Amino acid sequence: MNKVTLPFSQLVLASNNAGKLKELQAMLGEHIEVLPQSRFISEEAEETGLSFIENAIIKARHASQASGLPALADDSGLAVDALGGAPGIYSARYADGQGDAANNTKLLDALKHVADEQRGARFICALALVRHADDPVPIICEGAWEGRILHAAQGEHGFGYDPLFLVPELGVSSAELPAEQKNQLSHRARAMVLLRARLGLV
Ligand SMILES: O=c1nc[nH]c2c1ncn2[C@H]1C[C@H](O)[C@@H](COP(=O)(O)OP(=O)(O)OP(=O)(O)O)O1
Ligand SMILES: [Mg+2]
Repeated sequence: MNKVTLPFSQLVLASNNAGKLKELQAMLGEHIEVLPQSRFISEEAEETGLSFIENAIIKARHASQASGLPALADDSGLAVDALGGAPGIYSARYADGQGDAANNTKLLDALKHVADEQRGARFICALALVRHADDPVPIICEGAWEGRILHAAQGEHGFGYDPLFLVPELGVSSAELPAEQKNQLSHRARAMVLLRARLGLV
């Protein structure tokens, strides 16, 4: 539906994160054919930027270069108030590349002595869409999701820091939300609403 309004019919998703790919696919799949970048490349782009936006652009260009197709990248992370916004753009690498479980353990440890009211945090998502590898005008959309860091993991859905992210209005972690509900509320969902509008998709 609505594919006619787009100048392209296929889009490469510039991510190797299975959780993200699933969410992005669910948010875009009805509008356009989305292909994971693993169809074209195995190596990851080096995320050398100092902002989510810069890293998203780097990843999108890398996937577009490898595929010859338009590419959409998502650079995202968790900014924790009590840690001055860390781990931020370094969220995936917080525990030196040991993965989600190690990242979560390190975060709980860093906040061990921090009281509830100081445990504010937000997920941030920057989406970058390039129509070709050298696109001088990438489309950038951002979204944020406010929450709090729990004292222990809760829930089995989602990925990354979801088990530690309390959604205050609902009183549950984002890993306790069914995928459909997270995909209505999340930082990624909010950025995607803006992207769909920019692309003329309903
Ligand atoms: O909805 C989310 N729920 C939980 N955790 C999340 C979410 N969104 C981002 N995150 C965390 C995961 C990772 O620690 C970092 C993203 O890092 P980021 O470099 O953007 O992604 P990545 O390296 O996992 O995959 P890729 O770069 O191939 O897209 O933030
Ligand atoms: Mg990454």
